[in-house]
Amino acid sequence: MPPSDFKRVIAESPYVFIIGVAGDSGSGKTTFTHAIREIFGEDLVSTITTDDYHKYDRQQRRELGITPLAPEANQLDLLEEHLAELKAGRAILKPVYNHNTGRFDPPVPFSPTKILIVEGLHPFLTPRLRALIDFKLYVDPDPGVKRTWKIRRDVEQRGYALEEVEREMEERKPDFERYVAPQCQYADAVIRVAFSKYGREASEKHNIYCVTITQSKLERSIGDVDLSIDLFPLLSLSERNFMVEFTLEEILGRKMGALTFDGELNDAVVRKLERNIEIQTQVEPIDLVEAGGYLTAGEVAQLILAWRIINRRIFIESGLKAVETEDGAASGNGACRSGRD
Ligand SMILES: Nc1ncnc2c1ncn2[C@@H]1O[C@H](COP(=O)(O)OP(=O)(O)O)[C@@H](O)[C@H]1O
Ligand SMILES: O=C(COP(=O)(O)O)[C@H](O)[C@H](O)COP(=O)(O)O
Repeated sequence: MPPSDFKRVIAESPYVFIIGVAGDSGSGKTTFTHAIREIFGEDLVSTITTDDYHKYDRQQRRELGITPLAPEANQLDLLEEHLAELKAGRAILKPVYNHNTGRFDPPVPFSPTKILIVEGLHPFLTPRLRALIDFKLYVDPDPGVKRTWKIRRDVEQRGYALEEVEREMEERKPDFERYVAPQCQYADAVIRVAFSKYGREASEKHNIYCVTITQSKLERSIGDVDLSIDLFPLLSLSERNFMVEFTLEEILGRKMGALTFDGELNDAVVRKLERNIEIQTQVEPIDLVEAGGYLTAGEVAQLILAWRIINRRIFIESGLKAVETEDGAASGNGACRSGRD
């Protein structure tokens, strides 16, 4: 498949590709999801948050003494059914949880796009959910980063008092450890975020964090999808601090490659990667930064994950094509592939 066919192939294929993003509250799921939508184009990507599948509203949770992280506080069976419907290309009537009121709004009709992101506290909790999701990402900021992010967002955007957020964070810790954190073991990629090695001020004032992408090993690489980072501008044009490091890690018995960025990279360093993603997605310009500017480590991580997602989608397409050729018919949408790329 020539690279420029990617968007057309996705648009014409019946396959609904589901990306799952799991992590604790305030860990950057929504922020990352918006970035991926921007990279792939709003017309191709839609998002569902699993918060909409809470079983109880805020008042009921208080009365029952239950946190939203407990699986029994969520309608995971309905989420499974709805994801299966969407994967089969059918519309659903989606519940809506309103974070402003802490109550449910009336359900809304929701139709699948060819790339669907499902983000929330529990997207990988059940085997059926895991089977429906094609690419699984777990976001895992350091506790200090998560605390700063969560407090800022809940106080400034959700109208909570600081003490309320702090108390709730304490109350939620056991359920986080029990139900949310273990989902990390199912992820194809994990993003870890720490304060920058160039100082906490760099993080808090300039959004510069030390970001590590930990990925399961690729068993097959797709030739069309080229991950090029240019060493010349890296070595000669940069006037700001940056760091790139690669290490091998063993996480829960799985061999993972850990790629860490910190600081800011000159845009020329990742220009080829940006162009490659533009050709693949036909979304252009992928302008995370103006010419001559700098990308933060987090933005570079977003680009690399977009590249990994494209790689996975093309891998699935090549599998669908093979089945089509063997059977003389399309394999259809409901087919969930269990093989990893
Ligand atoms: N990559 C990031 N860089 C800088 N700040 C971030 C990043 N991701 C999240 N944040 C901050 O954390 C807050 C919570 O992030 P959000 O994406 O809403 O988390 P979640 O959806 O996991 O609850 C955001 O409002 C933002 O201030
Ligand atoms: O843990 C979360 C997940 O949301 P997010 O990941 O977006 O923070 C929220 O606390 C619940 O959804 C309840 O919402 P609320 O606390 O508003 O009642």
